[in-house]
Amino acid sequence: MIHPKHSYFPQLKNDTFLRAARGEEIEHVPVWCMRQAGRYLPEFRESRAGKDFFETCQSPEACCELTLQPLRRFPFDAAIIFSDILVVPQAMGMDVQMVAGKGPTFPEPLKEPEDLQRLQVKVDTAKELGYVFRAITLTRHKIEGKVPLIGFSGAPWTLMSYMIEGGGSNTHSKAKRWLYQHPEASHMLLKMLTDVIVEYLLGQVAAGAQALQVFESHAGILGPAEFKEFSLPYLRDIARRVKDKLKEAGQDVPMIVFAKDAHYALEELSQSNYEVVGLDWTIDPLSARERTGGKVSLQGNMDPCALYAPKERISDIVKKMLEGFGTRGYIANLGHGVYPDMTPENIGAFVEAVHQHSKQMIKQI
Ligand SMILES: Cc1c2[nH]c(c1CCC(=O)O)Cc1[nH]c(c(CCC(=O)O)c1C)Cc1[nH]c(c(CCC(=O)O)c1C)Cc1[nH]c(c(C)c1CCC(=O)O)C2
Repeated sequence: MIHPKHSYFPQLKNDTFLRAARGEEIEHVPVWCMRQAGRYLPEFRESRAGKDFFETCQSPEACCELTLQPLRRFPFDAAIIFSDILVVPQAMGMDVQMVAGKGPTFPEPLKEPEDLQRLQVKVDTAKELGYVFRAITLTRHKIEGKVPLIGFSGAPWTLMSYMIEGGGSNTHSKAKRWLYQHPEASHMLLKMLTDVIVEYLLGQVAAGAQALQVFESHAGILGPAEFKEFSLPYLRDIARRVKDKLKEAGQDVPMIVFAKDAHYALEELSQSNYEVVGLDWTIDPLSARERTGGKVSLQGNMDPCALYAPKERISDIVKKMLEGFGTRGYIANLGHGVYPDMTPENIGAFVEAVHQHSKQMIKQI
């Protein structure tokens, strides 16, 4: 059912991505790329030039333009709103800056459990993150129903690790120290994040997001036992609570969980209330299908570095990937984001290969 508030949005012309998420019949396998709006596009670099990253995130017009740029070049089957996972720690009162050449940086990361007192417990998402909602509504109009618009959030463990590490890290040992030394405070922080994320995702749907992806980018730094204790319950809780609330409003929005390098938890992830499980490139497509037993749709998982290959090779790799996953209940994507030094033309070759090979395969069924 269309939410009354949404009825004025332009009608969706290509719902292939939404149908694949639900395991329904499709004419071709849908494809989009994580970080499809990014520095590999000259027009992206031009729009972003000389501007602060988070100021750009706070401008609905800029987010809309950056989200639409890749769609003007390539026939992607979905768009993801330009924003960042770190707007949530900002909304909870933390200072986060994007430092050129270094990446995201927290000048005052959380060091000890008493630092949790610095955080805003009850976040008014409409006030603190309203700019994301406005970006989504604007983009949903400007996309003119071409493809669905995906909203997203970072998952609690990934956000917690940034808030404690203060930026990128190889070992994540500061954040992991909390799990072993301060398990109670860790759960308290994860719970606080979960509450904000649930509100944030619901706000995105109310604003016009047609699907949601939750990024657990730092899953791989945890082992199976730690993942089961500190990540999985919160991922499940998020999907359950978002879905229950949407159901009350007569809405149903597919949700994707992308837990990078969590190959050890594939079975659990396929039973965690998400319609789609996103995969990185370390998982073999066929074995992913077997291990998830047809319970969910799958998304992924070409090694982004395969985009450095010549176009014919990209086409062969895509064909094998499609044969491994099969065409039903499948959304083609990379196993992680596009890198800044990649050639736009090769992204185009990837998209075209997915469409061409999958059309062929579906015809032969
Ligand atoms: C871990 C993480 C972050 N941000 C995000 C994640 C989860 C996904 C993942 O695992 O990569 C999520 C994210 N960040 C961005 C998007 C936009 C949508 C899209 O995928 O196109 C999404 C979905 C834009 C962005 N977020 C960022 C960029 C590049 C910087 C820029 O535009 O100036 C973009 C396009 C910056 C960013 N933001 C973050 C990092 C590590 C960086 C890179 C810093 C660097 O390389 O210098 C944190």
